[in-house]
Amino acid sequence: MFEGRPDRDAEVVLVGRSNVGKSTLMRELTGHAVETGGKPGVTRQPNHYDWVAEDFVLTDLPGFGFMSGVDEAVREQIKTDVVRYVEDHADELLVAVLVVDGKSVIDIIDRHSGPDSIPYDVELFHFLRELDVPTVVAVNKMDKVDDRDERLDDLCDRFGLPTPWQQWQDTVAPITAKQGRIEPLTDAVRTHLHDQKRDDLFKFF
Ligand SMILES: Nc1nc2c(ncn2[C@@H]2O[C@H](COP(=O)(O)OP(=O)(O)OP(=O)(O)O)[C@@H](O)[C@H]2O)c(=O)[nH]1
Ligand SMILES: [Mg+2]
Repeated sequence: MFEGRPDRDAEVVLVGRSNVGKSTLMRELTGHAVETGGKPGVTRQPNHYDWVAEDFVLTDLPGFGFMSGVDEAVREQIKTDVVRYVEDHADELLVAVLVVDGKSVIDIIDRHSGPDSIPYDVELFHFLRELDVPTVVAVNKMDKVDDRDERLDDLCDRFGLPTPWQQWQDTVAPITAKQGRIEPLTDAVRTHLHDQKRDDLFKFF
């Protein structure tokens, strides 16, 4: 189980596979030094950012999927803990940001799709929506993607969203966190905060 969550009634959470850039995005959003790395599995426990005067916490969850030097049982446990975390805190979650790597996400989804299997990213997306947590897919590392529109349409297709992707600006946000180009994401998050009458939290996005 993940421990040490600050006692706050409002939360935005970053979830996704290992090495997609969650911590890099966190650093962009908070301006705080967060450990990031070339190897997957850098973040093993949630990074919580909270503010003394605010009833709000921003959380960077550990990544799931392949991690170098981490055995299968631990990986499965992290996946279970991530699912349990969003389930336990669904009422407090104003927005979930599902971070994916724009360069590899389609290949990974297709590799894990089968008659009896749903890829984690897709499963998590549907799970969050079932829990009524507004969810934004942050498609990161767009600096490495050449066929931008095609890639984003493919992504919509895999997540069960009708194309073209441009009609999903509140749900699909292409970003390059490493270069600080995250405006499509902050716009989308703000839309969801506004819908929940939480414009007071715009200062964090
Ligand atoms: N090209 C490119 N690389 C990026 C971008 N964002 C992050 N990275 C790189 O991707 C690697 C992983 O970044 P992290 O932020 O540590 O990823 P993470 O999702 O927190 O990984 P875990 O903690 O293992 O779950 C690092 O080498 C980053 O520099 C981006 O927008 N473009
Ligand atoms: Mg991390």
